[in-house]
Amino acid sequence: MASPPDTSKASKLERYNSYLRRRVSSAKLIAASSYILFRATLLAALLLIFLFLLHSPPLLFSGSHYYSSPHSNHRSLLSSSSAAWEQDVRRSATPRRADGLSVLVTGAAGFVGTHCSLALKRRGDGVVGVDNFNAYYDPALKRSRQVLLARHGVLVLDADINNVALLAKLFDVVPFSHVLHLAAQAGVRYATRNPQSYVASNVAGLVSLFETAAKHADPQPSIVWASSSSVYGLNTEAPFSELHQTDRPASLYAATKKAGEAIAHTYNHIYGLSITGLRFFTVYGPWGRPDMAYFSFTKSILSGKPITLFRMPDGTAVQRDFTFIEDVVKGCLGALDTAKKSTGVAGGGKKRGPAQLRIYNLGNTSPVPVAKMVSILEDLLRKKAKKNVVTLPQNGDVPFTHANVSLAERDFGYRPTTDLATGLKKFVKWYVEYYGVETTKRINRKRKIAGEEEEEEGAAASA
Ligand SMILES: O=C(O)[C@H]1O[C@H](OP(=O)(O)OP(=O)(O)OC[C@H]2O[C@@H](n3ccc(=O)[nH]c3=O)[C@H](O)[C@@H]2O)[C@H](O)[C@@H](O)[C@@H]1O
Repeated sequence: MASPPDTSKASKLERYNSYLRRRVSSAKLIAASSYILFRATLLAALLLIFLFLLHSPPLLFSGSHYYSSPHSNHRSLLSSSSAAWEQDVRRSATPRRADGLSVLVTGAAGFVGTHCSLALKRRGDGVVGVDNFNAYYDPALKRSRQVLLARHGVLVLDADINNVALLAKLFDVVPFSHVLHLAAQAGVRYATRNPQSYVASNVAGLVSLFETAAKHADPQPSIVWASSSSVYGLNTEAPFSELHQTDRPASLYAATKKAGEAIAHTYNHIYGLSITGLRFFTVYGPWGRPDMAYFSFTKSILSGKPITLFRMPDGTAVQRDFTFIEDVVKGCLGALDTAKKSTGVAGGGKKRGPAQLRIYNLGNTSPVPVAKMVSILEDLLRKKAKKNVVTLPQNGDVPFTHANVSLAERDFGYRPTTDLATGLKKFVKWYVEYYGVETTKRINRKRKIAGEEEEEEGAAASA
Protein backbone atom coordinates (compact mmCIF):
# COMPACT_ATOMS: atom_id res chain seq x y z
CA MET A 1 0.00 0.00 0.00
CA ALA A 2 1.25 3.25 -1.01
CA SER A 3 1.91 5.39 1.87
CA PRO A 4 -0.16 8.68 2.08
CA PRO A 5 1.58 11.83 0.92
CA ASP A 6 3.44 13.58 3.69
CA THR A 7 1.25 16.73 3.90
CA SER A 8 3.27 18.35 6.61
CA LYS A 9 6.43 18.19 4.47
CA ALA A 10 4.57 19.56 1.38
CA SER A 11 3.10 22.44 3.26
CA LYS A 12 6.48 23.23 4.85
CA LEU A 13 8.00 23.26 1.38
CA GLU A 14 5.18 25.46 0.13
CA ARG A 15 5.68 27.92 3.06
CA TYR A 16 9.42 28.00 2.40
CA ASN A 17 8.85 28.71 -1.32
CA SER A 18 6.44 31.51 -0.61
CA TYR A 19 8.93 32.93 1.92
CA LEU A 20 11.61 32.86 -0.75
CA ARG A 21 9.26 34.53 -3.26
CA ARG A 22 8.50 37.30 -0.73
CA ARG A 23 12.21 37.84 -0.04
CA VAL A 24 12.98 38.04 -3.75
CA SER A 25 10.17 40.48 -4.50
CA SER A 26 11.03 42.73 -1.54
CA ALA A 27 14.69 42.66 -2.61
CA LYS A 28 13.54 43.68 -6.10
CA LEU A 29 11.43 46.42 -4.57
CA ILE A 30 14.35 47.73 -2.51
CA ALA A 31 16.64 47.63 -5.55
CA ALA A 32 14.06 49.43 -7.66
CA SER A 33 13.39 52.10 -5.09
CA SER A 34 17.10 52.77 -4.43
CA TYR A 35 17.58 53.09 -8.17
CA ILE A 36 14.76 55.65 -8.30
CA LEU A 37 16.24 57.43 -5.27
CA PHE A 38 19.66 57.53 -6.93
CA ARG A 39 18.18 58.92 -10.16
CA ALA A 40 16.21 61.55 -8.24
CA THR A 41 19.28 62.64 -6.23
CA LEU A 42 21.36 62.85 -9.39
CA LEU A 43 18.67 64.90 -11.09
CA ALA A 44 18.39 67.24 -8.11
CA ALA A 45 22.18 67.68 -8.00
CA LEU A 46 22.30 68.46 -11.72
CA LEU A 47 19.46 70.93 -11.31
CA LEU A 48 21.31 72.68 -8.48
CA ILE A 49 24.53 72.88 -10.50
CA PHE A 50 22.58 74.30 -13.42
CA LEU A 51 20.88 76.90 -11.25
CA PHE A 52 24.22 77.89 -9.70
CA LEU A 53 25.86 78.34 -13.10
CA LEU A 54 22.90 80.31 -14.37
CA HIS A 55 22.92 82.68 -11.45
CA SER A 56 26.46 82.58 -10.19
CA PRO A 57 26.94 86.35 -9.69
CA PRO A 58 23.46 86.81 -8.17
CA LEU A 59 24.15 83.91 -5.80
CA LEU A 60 27.25 85.81 -4.69
CA PHE A 61 24.97 88.75 -4.12
CA SER A 62 25.14 89.65 -0.47
CA GLY A 63 22.65 92.13 0.85
CA SER A 64 22.37 94.66 -1.88
CA HIS A 65 25.63 94.16 -3.72
CA TYR A 66 27.67 91.61 -5.58
CA TYR A 67 30.08 90.04 -3.21
CA SER A 68 32.74 87.42 -3.59
CA SER A 69 36.02 86.62 -1.98
CA PRO A 70 38.91 88.75 -3.26
CA HIS A 71 40.43 85.74 -4.98
CA SER A 72 37.37 84.23 -6.60
CA ASN A 73 35.78 87.42 -7.85
CA HIS A 74 37.24 87.76 -11.33
CA ARG A 75 36.81 84.12 -12.21
CA SER A 76 33.23 83.95 -11.02
CA LEU A 77 32.27 87.13 -12.83
CA LEU A 78 33.97 86.05 -16.02
CA SER A 79 32.86 82.42 -16.08
CA SER A 80 29.35 83.57 -15.63
CA SER A 81 27.19 83.47 -18.70
CA SER A 82 24.52 84.95 -16.58
CA ALA A 83 22.00 87.00 -18.44
CA ALA A 84 20.85 88.25 -15.04
CA TRP A 85 24.31 89.62 -14.23
CA GLU A 86 24.55 91.43 -17.56
CA GLN A 87 21.08 92.80 -17.04
CA ASP A 88 22.08 94.23 -13.65
CA VAL A 89 25.20 95.81 -15.14
CA ARG A 90 23.18 97.35 -17.98
CA ARG A 91 20.48 98.59 -15.64
CA SER A 92 23.04 100.36 -13.45
CA ALA A 93 24.80 101.83 -16.52
CA THR A 94 21.70 103.17 -18.23
CA PRO A 95 21.12 106.93 -17.89
CA ARG A 96 17.70 108.12 -16.78
CA ARG A 97 17.92 111.45 -18.59
CA ALA A 98 18.18 112.35 -22.25
CA ASP A 99 21.84 112.66 -23.30
CA GLY A 100 22.90 111.28 -19.91
CA LEU A 101 26.37 109.82 -19.58
CA SER A 102 27.11 106.17 -19.04
CA VAL A 103 30.13 106.09 -16.75
CA LEU A 104 32.39 103.31 -15.58
CA VAL A 105 33.79 104.46 -12.23
CA THR A 106 36.90 102.64 -11.03
CA GLY A 107 37.60 102.82 -7.31
CA ALA A 108 33.88 103.43 -6.88
CA ALA A 109 33.85 102.25 -3.25
CA GLY A 110 36.66 104.69 -2.48
CA PHE A 111 36.15 108.12 -0.94
CA VAL A 112 36.02 110.27 -4.09
CA GLY A 113 34.56 107.41 -6.14
CA THR A 114 31.56 107.05 -3.86
CA HIS A 115 30.74 110.76 -3.87
CA CYS A 116 31.14 111.10 -7.64
CA SER A 117 29.08 107.97 -8.35
CA LEU A 118 26.25 109.26 -6.17
CA ALA A 119 26.34 112.70 -7.79
CA LEU A 120 26.28 111.22 -11.30
CA LYS A 121 23.41 108.87 -10.43
CA ARG A 122 21.43 111.66 -8.77
CA ARG A 123 21.48 113.80 -11.88
CA GLY A 124 20.35 110.88 -14.05
CA ASP A 125 23.56 109.42 -15.44
CA GLY A 126 24.22 105.69 -15.57
CA VAL A 127 27.03 104.39 -13.37
CA VAL A 128 28.74 101.04 -12.92
CA GLY A 129 31.51 100.83 -10.37
CA VAL A 130 34.43 98.50 -9.88
CA ASP A 131 36.58 98.27 -6.77
CA ASN A 132 39.01 95.65 -5.48
CA PHE A 133 38.13 96.37 -1.83
CA ASN A 134 41.75 95.96 -0.76
CA ALA A 135 42.78 96.26 2.86
CA TYR A 136 44.94 99.41 2.58
CA TYR A 137 42.37 100.84 4.98
CA ASP A 138 39.37 99.29 6.68
CA PRO A 139 37.47 97.39 3.95
CA ALA A 140 34.32 97.54 6.13
CA LEU A 141 34.11 101.26 5.35
CA LYS A 142 34.34 100.48 1.63
CA ARG A 143 31.59 97.87 2.02
CA SER A 144 29.39 100.45 3.76
CA ARG A 145 29.94 102.84 0.88
CA GLN A 146 29.03 100.00 -1.52
CA VAL A 147 25.78 99.43 0.36
CA LEU A 148 25.06 103.18 0.23
CA LEU A 149 25.65 103.16 -3.53
CA ALA A 150 23.47 100.08 -4.01
CA ARG A 151 20.65 101.88 -2.23
CA HIS A 152 20.95 104.60 -4.88
CA GLY A 153 20.97 102.12 -7.76
CA VAL A 154 24.72 102.01 -8.37
CA LEU A 155 26.17 98.56 -8.79
CA VAL A 156 29.79 98.19 -7.60
CA LEU A 157 31.52 95.00 -8.68
CA ASP A 158 34.41 93.34 -6.87
CA ALA A 159 37.05 93.70 -9.56
CA ASP A 160 40.63 94.78 -9.98
CA ILE A 161 41.61 97.14 -12.79
CA ASN A 162 44.50 94.85 -13.67
CA ASN A 163 42.02 92.25 -14.79
CA VAL A 164 41.90 93.17 -18.48
CA ALA A 165 39.52 90.32 -19.34
CA LEU A 166 36.98 91.61 -16.87
CA LEU A 167 37.32 95.19 -18.10
CA ALA A 168 36.88 93.94 -21.67
CA LYS A 169 33.74 92.05 -20.67
CA LEU A 170 32.31 95.20 -19.10
CA PHE A 171 32.97 97.17 -22.28
CA ASP A 172 31.29 94.35 -24.26
CA VAL A 173 28.19 94.57 -22.11
CA VAL A 174 27.98 98.39 -21.95
CA PRO A 175 29.12 101.01 -24.50
CA PHE A 176 30.35 103.37 -21.76
CA SER A 177 30.60 106.96 -22.94
CA HIS A 178 33.02 107.87 -20.11
CA VAL A 179 35.38 106.34 -17.59
CA LEU A 180 36.06 108.09 -14.30
CA HIS A 181 39.25 106.36 -13.24
CA LEU A 182 39.83 106.83 -9.51
CA ALA A 183 41.17 103.41 -8.52
CA ALA A 184 44.70 103.91 -7.23
CA GLN A 185 47.08 103.22 -4.41
CA ALA A 186 46.82 106.44 -2.44
CA GLY A 187 48.85 107.81 0.46
CA VAL A 188 52.18 109.55 0.29
CA ARG A 189 54.13 108.05 3.19
CA TYR A 190 52.92 104.44 2.77
CA ALA A 191 54.96 104.26 -0.46
CA THR A 192 58.16 103.74 1.52
CA ARG A 193 56.60 100.65 3.10
CA ASN A 194 54.88 99.05 0.11
CA PRO A 195 56.37 100.47 -3.09
CA GLN A 196 55.16 97.68 -5.36
CA SER A 197 51.51 98.37 -4.61
CA TYR A 198 51.94 101.83 -6.21
CA VAL A 199 53.44 100.37 -9.35
CA ALA A 200 50.70 97.71 -9.53
CA SER A 201 47.78 100.14 -9.20
CA ASN A 202 49.01 103.49 -10.46
CA VAL A 203 51.15 102.32 -13.37
CA ALA A 204 50.16 98.76 -14.38
CA GLY A 205 46.48 99.32 -13.52
CA LEU A 206 46.38 102.57 -15.47
CA VAL A 207 47.92 100.85 -18.49
CA SER A 208 45.34 98.02 -18.24
CA LEU A 209 42.57 100.54 -18.32
CA PHE A 210 44.02 102.60 -21.19
CA GLU A 211 44.77 99.42 -23.20
CA THR A 212 41.22 98.15 -22.86
CA ALA A 213 39.67 101.53 -23.58
CA ALA A 214 41.90 102.08 -26.61
CA LYS A 215 41.91 98.63 -28.18
CA HIS A 216 38.77 96.89 -27.05
CA ALA A 217 36.03 99.35 -26.20
CA ASP A 218 33.72 100.27 -29.05
CA PRO A 219 33.12 103.18 -28.94
CA GLN A 220 36.27 104.35 -27.18
CA PRO A 221 35.20 106.17 -24.01
CA SER A 222 36.48 109.57 -22.85
CA ILE A 223 38.59 109.16 -19.73
CA VAL A 224 38.87 111.41 -16.67
CA TRP A 225 41.34 110.19 -14.07
CA ALA A 226 42.84 111.15 -10.72
CA SER A 227 46.36 112.51 -10.71
CA SER A 228 47.63 114.31 -7.63
CA SER A 229 48.92 117.61 -6.30
CA SER A 230 51.94 115.61 -5.18
CA VAL A 231 53.34 115.76 -8.74
CA TYR A 232 54.45 119.33 -7.92
CA GLY A 233 56.86 117.73 -5.46
CA LEU A 234 59.60 120.07 -4.31
CA ASN A 235 58.36 122.88 -6.54
CA THR A 236 58.82 126.21 -4.74
CA GLU A 237 56.82 128.44 -7.09
CA ALA A 238 53.37 129.13 -5.65
CA PRO A 239 50.50 128.83 -6.26
CA PHE A 240 51.05 125.67 -8.29
CA SER A 241 50.07 126.08 -11.91
CA GLU A 242 49.62 123.35 -14.51
CA LEU A 243 52.27 125.18 -16.52
CA HIS A 244 54.92 124.58 -13.84
CA GLN A 245 57.54 121.86 -14.11
CA THR A 246 56.64 118.65 -12.30
CA ASP A 247 59.87 116.73 -12.48
CA ARG A 248 60.90 116.66 -8.83
CA PRO A 249 58.53 114.16 -7.18
CA ALA A 250 59.26 113.71 -3.45
CA SER A 251 57.63 110.29 -3.08
CA LEU A 252 57.15 107.15 -5.13
CA TYR A 253 53.42 107.90 -4.95
CA ALA A 254 54.05 111.22 -6.67
CA ALA A 255 56.37 109.57 -9.18
CA THR A 256 53.73 107.00 -10.16
CA LYS A 257 51.13 109.77 -10.64
CA LYS A 258 53.62 111.72 -12.73
CA ALA A 259 54.29 108.53 -14.71
CA GLY A 260 50.53 108.24 -15.19
CA GLU A 261 50.43 111.68 -16.77
CA ALA A 262 53.18 110.65 -19.19
CA ILE A 263 51.38 107.38 -20.00
CA ALA A 264 48.17 109.35 -20.64
CA HIS A 265 50.07 111.41 -23.19
CA THR A 266 51.15 108.24 -25.03
CA TYR A 267 47.65 106.73 -25.25
CA ASN A 268 46.25 110.03 -26.37
CA HIS A 269 48.97 110.40 -28.98
CA ILE A 270 48.82 106.91 -30.48
CA TYR A 271 45.23 105.81 -30.00
CA GLY A 272 43.33 109.09 -29.86
CA LEU A 273 41.94 108.52 -26.37
CA SER A 274 40.40 111.67 -24.92
CA ILE A 275 42.07 111.94 -21.50
CA THR A 276 41.71 114.47 -18.66
CA GLY A 277 43.90 114.26 -15.56
CA LEU A 278 42.79 115.95 -12.34
CA ARG A 279 45.35 116.89 -9.71
CA PHE A 280 43.52 116.56 -6.39
CA PHE A 281 44.74 118.60 -3.41
CA THR A 282 44.35 116.78 -0.05
CA VAL A 283 40.65 116.00 -0.44
CA TYR A 284 38.68 115.57 2.81
CA GLY A 285 35.10 115.16 4.00
CA PRO A 286 32.38 112.72 5.09
CA TRP A 287 33.01 109.08 4.14
CA GLY A 288 36.70 110.01 3.88
CA ARG A 289 39.88 107.94 4.02
CA PRO A 290 40.93 106.76 7.50
CA ASP A 291 44.61 106.91 6.51
CA MET A 292 44.49 110.68 6.05
CA ALA A 293 45.61 113.01 8.83
CA TYR A 294 42.30 114.81 9.50
CA PHE A 295 40.57 111.42 9.85
CA SER A 296 43.15 109.64 12.00
CA PHE A 297 43.61 112.77 14.14
CA THR A 298 39.87 112.80 14.85
CA LYS A 299 40.00 109.19 15.97
CA SER A 300 43.06 109.82 18.17
CA ILE A 301 41.69 113.00 19.76
CA LEU A 302 38.45 111.24 20.66
CA SER A 303 40.25 108.27 22.17
CA GLY A 304 42.83 110.41 23.98
CA LYS A 305 45.77 109.06 22.00
CA PRO A 306 48.64 111.39 21.04
CA ILE A 307 48.99 112.67 17.48
CA THR A 308 52.21 113.42 15.65
CA LEU A 309 52.38 116.86 14.09
CA PHE A 310 55.02 117.56 11.47
CA ARG A 311 56.79 120.89 11.16
CA MET A 312 59.63 122.05 8.93
CA PRO A 313 63.24 121.79 10.16
CA ASP A 314 63.33 125.61 10.45
CA GLY A 315 60.24 125.48 12.69
CA THR A 316 57.79 126.80 10.08
CA ALA A 317 54.42 125.13 9.61
CA VAL A 318 53.63 122.40 7.09
CA GLN A 319 50.64 123.56 5.03
CA ARG A 320 48.06 121.89 2.84
CA ASP A 321 45.49 123.24 0.40
CA PHE A 322 42.74 121.08 1.98
CA THR A 323 39.90 120.68 -0.54
CA PHE A 324 36.38 119.70 0.41
CA ILE A 325 34.88 116.67 -1.30
CA GLU A 326 31.77 118.48 -2.61
CA ASP A 327 33.98 120.97 -4.46
CA VAL A 328 36.06 118.16 -5.92
CA VAL A 329 32.92 116.32 -7.07
CA LYS A 330 31.80 119.44 -8.96
CA GLY A 331 35.22 119.53 -10.60
CA CYS A 332 35.04 115.86 -11.61
CA LEU A 333 31.57 116.25 -13.12
CA GLY A 334 32.65 119.43 -14.89
CA ALA A 335 35.60 117.57 -16.40
CA LEU A 336 33.35 114.69 -17.53
CA ASP A 337 30.81 117.10 -19.04
CA THR A 338 33.42 118.97 -21.06
CA ALA A 339 35.37 115.89 -22.17
CA LYS A 340 35.36 115.53 -25.94
CA LYS A 341 34.98 112.19 -27.69
CA SER A 342 37.98 109.96 -28.32
CA THR A 343 39.11 109.90 -31.92
CA GLY A 344 40.60 106.43 -32.20
CA VAL A 345 39.25 103.55 -34.19
CA ALA A 346 38.02 100.79 -31.87
CA GLY A 347 40.17 97.71 -32.03
CA GLY A 348 43.43 99.59 -31.62
CA GLY A 349 43.61 101.27 -34.99
CA LYS A 350 45.26 104.65 -35.41
CA LYS A 351 43.37 107.78 -34.38
CA ARG A 352 41.35 109.70 -36.96
CA GLY A 353 42.59 113.02 -35.64
CA PRO A 354 44.06 114.68 -32.54
CA ALA A 355 42.17 113.97 -29.34
CA GLN A 356 41.70 116.06 -26.23
CA LEU A 357 44.46 115.83 -23.59
CA ARG A 358 43.97 117.96 -20.48
CA ILE A 359 45.34 118.37 -16.97
CA TYR A 360 43.75 120.48 -14.19
CA ASN A 361 44.38 121.38 -10.57
CA LEU A 362 41.39 120.76 -8.30
CA GLY A 363 42.40 122.51 -5.08
CA ASN A 364 40.96 125.02 -2.65
CA THR A 365 43.42 127.86 -3.35
CA SER A 366 44.04 128.63 0.35
CA PRO A 367 46.68 126.59 2.19
CA VAL A 368 46.16 126.02 5.91
CA PRO A 369 48.83 125.00 8.46
CA VAL A 370 48.26 121.45 9.67
CA ALA A 371 48.29 122.75 13.27
CA LYS A 372 45.32 124.97 12.39
CA MET A 373 43.46 121.94 11.06
CA VAL A 374 44.06 120.28 14.42
CA SER A 375 42.76 123.27 16.38
CA ILE A 376 39.56 123.29 14.26
CA LEU A 377 39.08 119.61 15.09
CA GLU A 378 39.68 120.30 18.80
CA ASP A 379 36.93 122.94 18.75
CA LEU A 380 34.50 120.70 16.91
CA LEU A 381 35.20 117.69 19.11
CA ARG A 382 35.40 119.81 22.29
CA LYS A 383 38.50 117.95 23.25
CA LYS A 384 42.21 118.85 23.25
CA ALA A 385 44.69 116.83 21.19
CA LYS A 386 47.80 115.42 22.81
CA LYS A 387 50.36 116.77 20.35
CA ASN A 388 53.74 115.37 19.66
CA VAL A 389 55.48 117.87 17.36
CA VAL A 390 58.35 116.47 15.28
CA THR A 391 60.44 117.60 12.33
CA LEU A 392 58.96 116.50 8.99
CA PRO A 393 60.63 113.16 8.25
CA GLN A 394 62.13 112.60 4.81
CA ASN A 395 59.49 110.09 3.75
CA GLY A 396 57.80 111.74 0.83
CA ASP A 397 55.95 114.67 2.37
CA VAL A 398 56.27 118.13 0.85
CA PRO A 399 56.34 121.37 2.88
CA PHE A 400 53.22 122.90 1.34
CA THR A 401 50.66 122.67 -1.46
CA HIS A 402 48.74 125.56 -3.00
CA ALA A 403 46.56 125.33 -6.10
CA ASN A 404 45.96 127.81 -8.83
CA VAL A 405 42.64 126.66 -10.31
CA SER A 406 42.14 129.26 -13.02
CA LEU A 407 42.32 126.68 -15.83
CA ALA A 408 39.54 124.54 -14.30
CA GLU A 409 37.51 127.66 -13.66
CA ARG A 410 37.91 128.82 -17.24
CA ASP A 411 37.06 125.44 -18.81
CA PHE A 412 34.27 124.12 -16.59
CA GLY A 413 33.48 126.77 -14.00
CA TYR A 414 35.29 125.10 -11.10
CA ARG A 415 35.15 127.40 -8.07
CA PRO A 416 35.75 125.89 -4.60
CA THR A 417 33.43 127.39 -1.98
CA THR A 418 34.07 125.44 1.23
CA ASP A 419 36.58 126.63 3.83
CA LEU A 420 38.28 124.12 6.09
CA ALA A 421 36.18 124.89 9.20
CA THR A 422 32.92 124.38 7.30
CA GLY A 423 34.12 121.20 5.62
CA LEU A 424 35.52 119.69 8.81
CA LYS A 425 32.25 120.41 10.60
CA LYS A 426 30.45 118.28 8.02
CA PHE A 427 33.11 115.59 8.37
CA VAL A 428 32.87 115.48 12.17
CA LYS A 429 29.08 115.31 11.99
CA TRP A 430 29.34 112.31 9.70
CA TYR A 431 32.11 110.72 11.79
CA VAL A 432 30.24 110.81 15.11
CA GLU A 433 27.10 109.47 13.46
CA TYR A 434 28.83 106.75 11.47
CA TYR A 435 30.92 105.47 14.36
CA GLY A 436 28.25 106.18 16.99
CA VAL A 437 30.61 108.37 19.00
CA GLU A 438 29.30 109.79 22.26
CA THR A 439 30.61 113.36 22.08
CA THR A 440 30.02 115.83 24.91
CA LYS A 441 27.57 117.62 22.63
CA ARG A 442 25.59 114.43 21.93
CA ILE A 443 25.60 113.42 25.59
CA ASN A 444 24.35 116.90 26.59
CA ARG A 445 21.66 116.77 23.91
CA LYS A 446 20.50 113.36 25.17
CA ARG A 447 20.51 114.63 28.77
CA LYS A 448 18.47 117.65 27.72
CA ILE A 449 15.89 115.47 25.93
CA ALA A 450 15.74 113.09 28.93
CA GLY A 451 15.31 116.08 31.29
CA GLU A 452 12.51 117.51 29.17
CA GLU A 453 10.76 114.13 29.15
CA GLU A 454 11.05 113.88 32.95
CA GLU A 455 9.61 117.38 33.31
CA GLU A 456 6.71 116.47 31.00
CA GLU A 457 6.03 113.27 32.97
CA GLY A 458 6.12 115.24 36.24
CA ALA A 459 3.73 117.84 34.84
CA ALA A 460 1.38 115.09 33.57
CA ALA A 461 1.42 113.35 36.97
CA SER A 462 0.60 116.50 38.90
CA ALA A 463 -2.16 117.54 36.43
O1 LIG B 1 46.97 116.12 -2.48
C1 LIG B 1 47.51 115.07 -2.72
O2 LIG B 1 48.10 114.88 -3.75
C2 LIG B 1 47.53 113.97 -1.71
O3 LIG B 1 46.82 114.39 -0.54
C3 LIG B 1 46.92 113.52 0.53
O4 LIG B 1 48.25 113.50 0.98
P1 LIG B 1 48.64 114.48 2.16
O5 LIG B 1 48.51 115.89 1.77
O6 LIG B 1 49.98 114.03 2.63
O7 LIG B 1 47.48 114.19 3.22
P2 LIG B 1 47.54 113.62 4.70
O8 LIG B 1 48.19 112.33 4.76
O9 LIG B 1 46.18 113.73 5.24
O10 LIG B 1 48.45 114.69 5.44
C4 LIG B 1 48.02 116.03 5.59
C5 LIG B 1 49.08 116.82 6.28
O11 LIG B 1 49.23 116.34 7.62
C6 LIG B 1 50.59 116.11 7.89
N1 LIG B 1 50.66 114.96 8.81
C7 LIG B 1 50.27 113.75 8.42
C8 LIG B 1 50.32 112.68 9.26
C9 LIG B 1 50.79 112.86 10.56
O12 LIG B 1 50.87 111.92 11.37
N2 LIG B 1 51.18 114.11 10.94
C10 LIG B 1 51.11 115.17 10.11
O13 LIG B 1 51.48 116.28 10.51
C11 LIG B 1 51.25 115.85 6.56
O14 LIG B 1 52.60 116.21 6.62
C12 LIG B 1 50.44 116.73 5.64
O15 LIG B 1 51.00 118.00 5.62
C13 LIG B 1 46.48 112.12 0.15
O16 LIG B 1 46.75 111.21 1.18
C14 LIG B 1 47.09 111.64 -1.13
O17 LIG B 1 46.53 110.43 -1.51
C15 LIG B 1 46.83 112.73 -2.16
O18 LIG B 1 47.20 112.39 -3.41
